[in-house]
Amino acid sequence: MAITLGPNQYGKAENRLVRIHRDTARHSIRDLNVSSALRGRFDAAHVHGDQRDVLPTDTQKNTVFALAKQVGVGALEEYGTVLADHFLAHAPAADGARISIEEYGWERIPVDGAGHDHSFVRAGQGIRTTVVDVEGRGADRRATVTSGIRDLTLLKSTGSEFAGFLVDEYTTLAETHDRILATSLVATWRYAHTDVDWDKTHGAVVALLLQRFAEIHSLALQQTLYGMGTAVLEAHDEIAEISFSAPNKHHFLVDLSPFGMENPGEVFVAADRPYGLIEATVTRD
Ligand SMILES: O=c1[nH]c(=O)c2[nH]c(=O)[nH]c2[nH]1
Repeated sequence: MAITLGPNQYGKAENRLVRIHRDTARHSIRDLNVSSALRGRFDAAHVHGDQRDVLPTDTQKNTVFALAKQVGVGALEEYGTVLADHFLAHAPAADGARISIEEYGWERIPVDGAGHDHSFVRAGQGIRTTVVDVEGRGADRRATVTSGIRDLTLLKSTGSEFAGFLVDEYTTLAETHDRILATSLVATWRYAHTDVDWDKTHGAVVALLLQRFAEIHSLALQQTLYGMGTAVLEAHDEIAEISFSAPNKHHFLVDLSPFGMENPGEVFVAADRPYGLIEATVTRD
């Protein structure tokens, strides 16, 4: 049986880039974690240790910072596309480039009712993500953009049930028609094309996810995710599919009867692990 090199890619992972835009006294800040990966005809490097086609990961790191200065950082998806196209232009052996970016948001510190010009506090509503993947060049160039959010921690204190489930000899779970539903959501959505107002769409999708989480009377986390995904696809033609990974962050009612107290859904212990992990993709036919 012949041995051959399988799929491979290489790049610099987790470049922590902080870009301050300071054209005026009112600064703005972008705080990113940028990873690059090139794939293509890099057999010689693997098989023979021949580096002539290899654009070093150190150069890729430098490029992340240099282009942040030269072109600035606009929408994550735009900046990712600039990087991917740059690497394909400069590494002839690469057939594809993948740029993964996370953004840690900052908000202006309110002082006397207005946001301060250059002092910020870390934003709490999840981490914005994108993966820009460019395959090919020229007429064969194909860009795929998948954006999302992670660590979006959500909780509803009622409006959630879990009952009617399959029971076998190991089932101990009691049915409930009133429980806490909580998750730390990861959502990623793939765009059908790249003619998109990235920041506006991202904001609208996150707002819709939050709204539907709040509105849906949940019969299970699975049904809530499907409802959230359906709302996004119905409202956004530019999105082809959306995927979720949602830990079910269990909250267990504490038994206060030893202390002579009732506990009608008021005192819970937030369990750490294990947790249910519900994953689903909602797509178009
Ligand atoms: O929303 C839920 N989905 C499940 O599949 C499940 N399983 C479980 O024990 N609790 C829950 N909750």
